[in-house]
Amino acid sequence: MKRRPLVWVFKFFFASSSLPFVWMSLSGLVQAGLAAVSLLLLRDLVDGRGQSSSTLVWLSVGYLLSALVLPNAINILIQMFREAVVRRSQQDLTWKLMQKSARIRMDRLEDSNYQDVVSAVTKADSSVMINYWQCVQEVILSVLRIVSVGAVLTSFYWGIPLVVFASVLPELWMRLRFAKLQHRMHLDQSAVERRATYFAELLTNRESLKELRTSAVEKFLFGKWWAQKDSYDRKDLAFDRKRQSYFGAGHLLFLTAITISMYFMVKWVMGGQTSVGALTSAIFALNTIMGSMGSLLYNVGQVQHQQLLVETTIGFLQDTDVEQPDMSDLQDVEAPFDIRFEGVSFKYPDSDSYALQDVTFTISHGERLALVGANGSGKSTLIRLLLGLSRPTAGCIYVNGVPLDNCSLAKYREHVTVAFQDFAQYHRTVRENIGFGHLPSLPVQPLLEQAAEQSGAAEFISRLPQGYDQQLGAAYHNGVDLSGGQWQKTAMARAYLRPATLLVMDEPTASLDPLAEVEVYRQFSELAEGKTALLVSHRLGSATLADRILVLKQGKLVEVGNHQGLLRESGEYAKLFTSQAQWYRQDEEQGGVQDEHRVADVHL
Ligand SMILES: Nc1ncnc2c1ncn2[C@@H]1O[C@H](COP(=O)(O)OP(=O)(O)OP(=O)(O)O)[C@@H](O)[C@H]1O
Repeated sequence: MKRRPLVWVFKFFFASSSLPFVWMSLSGLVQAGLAAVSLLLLRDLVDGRGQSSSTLVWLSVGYLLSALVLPNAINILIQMFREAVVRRSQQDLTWKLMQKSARIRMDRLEDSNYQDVVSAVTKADSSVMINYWQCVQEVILSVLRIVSVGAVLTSFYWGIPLVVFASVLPELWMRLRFAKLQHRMHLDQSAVERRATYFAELLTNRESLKELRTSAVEKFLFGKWWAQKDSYDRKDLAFDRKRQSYFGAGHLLFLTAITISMYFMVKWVMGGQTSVGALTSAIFALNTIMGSMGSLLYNVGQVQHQQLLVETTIGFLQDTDVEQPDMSDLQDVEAPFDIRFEGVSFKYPDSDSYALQDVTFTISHGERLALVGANGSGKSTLIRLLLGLSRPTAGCIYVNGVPLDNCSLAKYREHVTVAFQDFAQYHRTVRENIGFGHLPSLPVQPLLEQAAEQSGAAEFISRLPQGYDQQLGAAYHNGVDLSGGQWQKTAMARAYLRPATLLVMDEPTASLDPLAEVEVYRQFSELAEGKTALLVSHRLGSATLADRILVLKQGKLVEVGNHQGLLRESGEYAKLFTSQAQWYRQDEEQGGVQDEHRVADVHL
């Protein structure tokens, strides 16, 4: 769809704050008309010798109102209307932006160029729109003022307005050109700014500060931040200097034209070719034209610049690259699911290599699968694809024989629960932290307690001062921070709350103590009964729980089988398993517990 910013912005403001928006626009028009009226009144007032005193009084009052009182009062009204428009539209725009970013495809968000756009757009609030609108309005009003005042001036001295208008053209052209350059620089600078902001966040964030302080990296990062900021400011300043020198030269031409015009006008008055009233009026007219020209030139450049920002925002809002844009053809797949990966490959947007390559396997309903492999072998990526968060670059995922792309993801996900490796820590109450797993269960206390019991979170929740209503996150008033393991148990409870038929656990025990870990796997085993479960874990002892183990290596599925079978094959799995078992064997050889099943059992 073609983006027409002016129409879009007009419709947007009209929908979100029609009355103040209309009043704001009309007030500006009235203000422009008053400038011409005041000039005519001034001329008659100055040339008014011989007129009756009551006419002079009315002329004075009229002039005072049109030149001073009304323009100032209208200015105050415009500010009030503007404030009302900004306030009402801000919420609307933020809501639209949040709605859109919640639907954009995850892969898109991985793209660094797209991140620049997102950061520019989310920073832009509705004041960008209102600035754009006001700049457009100011351009129109300046033109109206110049034309109306110019028309009055032409009636005294016809050639002067033409000279003045011609003299302004070079500066106008330069401003338009620089507005485009400014926008390009703004986008180029956005990556530098994002980096500087990142360093600033690291240096003020509680979590990162802890580590930075102990490893004394703060100074180094301060340096980095300074360098980024410095580079940003230097480029900005250099650009500004260049721009101002060009504009200055253009403006000099305009001022020269005004000075020459004044010279001739004074000469004509002295020669008796025109009246003093006309001269006075002309001086005021030139003054108004100068002011309006300045405003026109400035706002023409601003319109160009703001329009590009507004277009970026509209482009973001009209982006159709969202998760399942067309809902009409989608099928509702019914649980339970049989899932098949058929020659699935996947590459991240900024990456040259495949994170997954030609992966084929099936998960039948009721099966328990373990996914193992070294760091970076593609386990989490496979889970992203399984959940429909990313789409395969090649190959296809079938759910009950239907390509996942054709299934309604909302319906599919109703039956899926997942505990992510990089789970979220919501700075909300415990109740919400668990309840976000399944909103309908959020108000049902017994269900929350059951999930907390299953994940092992119940014990520490009972010790929190406000139990399930405890605010989490130390940055909040009365907020309590949890340990890494406690956060993980809360995330597990969130996953357990959801009544799903497909359970996905990505490294669920990374932060847990050995006893809690054993308990999680025991619970997981029980919960997975009659369901389909996919477990990603580096604790290979836990893989013995699975009916089948999938082994990934550098994005490829290299082995499939059960624990005993894969050990016999002496392949990748056996290598990983024995190297992990080595630790415990050494322990036994040094006089530890003499139990030959201990390695497999210790995690169960
Ligand atoms: N957002 C991303 N953008 C680009 N490449 C990525 C991204 N996330 C992961 N990768 C790359 O994809 C490959 C697979 O990563 P993945 O996270 O799936 O591995 P993993 O097996 O889950 O690793 P781990 O055991 O460390 O959790 C890695 O080479 C990684 O560098």
